[in-house]
Amino acid sequence: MPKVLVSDPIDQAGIDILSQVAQVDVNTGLSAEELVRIIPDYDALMIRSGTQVTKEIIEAGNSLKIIGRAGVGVDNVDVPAATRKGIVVVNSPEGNTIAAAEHALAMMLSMSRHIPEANASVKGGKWERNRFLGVEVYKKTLGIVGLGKIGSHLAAAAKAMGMKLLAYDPFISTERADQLGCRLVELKLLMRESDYITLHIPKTPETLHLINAEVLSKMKPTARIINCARGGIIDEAALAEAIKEGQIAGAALDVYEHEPLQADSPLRTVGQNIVLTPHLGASTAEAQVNVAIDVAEQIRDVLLGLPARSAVNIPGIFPDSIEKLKPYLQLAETLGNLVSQLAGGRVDYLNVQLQGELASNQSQPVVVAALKGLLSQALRERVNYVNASIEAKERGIRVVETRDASIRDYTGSLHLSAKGTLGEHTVTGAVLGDSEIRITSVDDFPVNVSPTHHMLFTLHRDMPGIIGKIGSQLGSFNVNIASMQVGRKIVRGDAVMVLSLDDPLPEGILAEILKVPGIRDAYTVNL
Ligand SMILES: NC(=O)c1ccc[n+]([C@@H]2O[C@H](COP(=O)([O-])OP(=O)(O)OC[C@H]3O[C@@H](n4cnc5c(N)ncnc54)[C@H](O)[C@@H]3O)[C@@H](O)[C@H]2O)c1
Ligand SMILES: O=C(O)[C@H](O)COP(=O)(O)O
Repeated sequence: MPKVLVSDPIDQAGIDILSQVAQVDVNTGLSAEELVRIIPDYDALMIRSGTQVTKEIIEAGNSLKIIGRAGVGVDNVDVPAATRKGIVVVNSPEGNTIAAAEHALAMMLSMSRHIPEANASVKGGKWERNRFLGVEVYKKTLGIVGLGKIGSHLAAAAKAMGMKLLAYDPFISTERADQLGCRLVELKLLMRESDYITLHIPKTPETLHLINAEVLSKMKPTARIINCARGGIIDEAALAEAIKEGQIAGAALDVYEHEPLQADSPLRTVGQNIVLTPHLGASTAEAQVNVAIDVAEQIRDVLLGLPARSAVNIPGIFPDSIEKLKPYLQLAETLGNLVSQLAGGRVDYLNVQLQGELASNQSQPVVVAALKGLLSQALRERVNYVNASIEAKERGIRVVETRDASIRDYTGSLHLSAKGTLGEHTVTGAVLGDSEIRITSVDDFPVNVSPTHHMLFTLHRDMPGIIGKIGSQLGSFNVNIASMQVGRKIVRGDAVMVLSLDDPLPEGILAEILKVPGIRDAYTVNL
């Protein structure tokens, strides 16, 4: 049974799903050294933001297949190191969207009405009605930095409260911003005109200290800033200074450059114009169930050999299309494996053509699956959806993707052509019904066979007696034929024969088959 390590607190709903397929060890609060020591025992690691998954941990994880982040941000995972090692990194892109947006809203309102200090004051035995004069958000301008999932949800809520909306997000269209009732502007203008600024962007090298002393100096003295995205996007020392100096009215932060927030952080001494929460954006009962289920299901699927729906390091896989694509990924992998064996291993060129309805789909995951199949003879289980493209690039395999929607022999089909040491070969396949995979042509000869573990392919002259001779050759080596099919373009021209076998072909049989008059080529294939 595979083993999963859960190193941050995760809702029981996730543990229950994992327990169906794996031994689950919940072990939170581990140091980096302890993790490096125990990680070799595990096939999967499930985390939240508390565990820093460093290169050292990844390199020690020799059995690790997947790292599941029960939340959005994967900045605590060394994703390039995981990719290099072929480890899938998945997250839950939407499970805590509402929770984070509502937390930003709560921060804005509690800052505006001094809720934290007023609460502390009453609990401290006082009744200071004059001390806590607040401000309204109605008709104020909210500047949203990052109009993605959380930013968009917040926009709708803020609009309903009568706020005017500005947004800065270089990666979204004006139409999308318009739909959300936001005026898309440059960061400088947003900083200058907003009464509230809320950050909903990822932490990247570009966004590190995006909000620095210079940017803060553009804000109105009455303006307030909220960060429920990631620590480090605001320069904390500059922010503390700006509030202390009265340059801006206040801030509300949920996330910090170093978590837990350091005891000597300048933010701790700002006083009443700052509201600080300990990274609680995703901490709602609902969000924790959502993210735990979302990520546990993906870990379960990967451990069962299936693709994950929200992998951050598998190119081009989007959750909404993965279900539809799943059988085609399996087809691409099978055809990739088959064509690599026909082409003779060291392949230096692969053409992947998406045909029929498949042509309108995203091609990247299908190409990755084909490469995984293509490289599986050489790399076995070391190649997977994560590192297949890198491995192919390193081997100098030229990959070309083409589409032809006009080919409609099947609803959707896939045509692979590869050039290797045995020359150029092509295979086509289709998915019948929901998931039945068929090989529908080999070197452009039409066939209709299900791929099986052991197969024999021949190219021969279409003439009487040849099938019988192959049958008796196999019989003399005690190989049982499960099914046999011949594909030809013209009568008595060239033809291919595809045999599914119950047993692997013994050494030496291929040489005997090649001696049969009329046989031009023969290939053993193991899928
Ligand atoms: N506090 C918490 O507990 C909590 C909870 C959930 C998410 N988060 C964090 O919130 C952030 C946003 O999450 P999301 O789900 O909305 O992500 P998202 O990917 O849906 O949206 C992010 C948006 O930021 C934009 N963006 C990227 N770089 C930018 C830049 N340099 N300038 C301006 N815009 C930029 C993108 O175009 C995108 O629209 C993430 O950092 C996530 O980790 C925090
Ligand atoms: O990126 C996220 O999903 C949030 O920061 C939540 O982090 P958490 O799972 O550690 O609460």
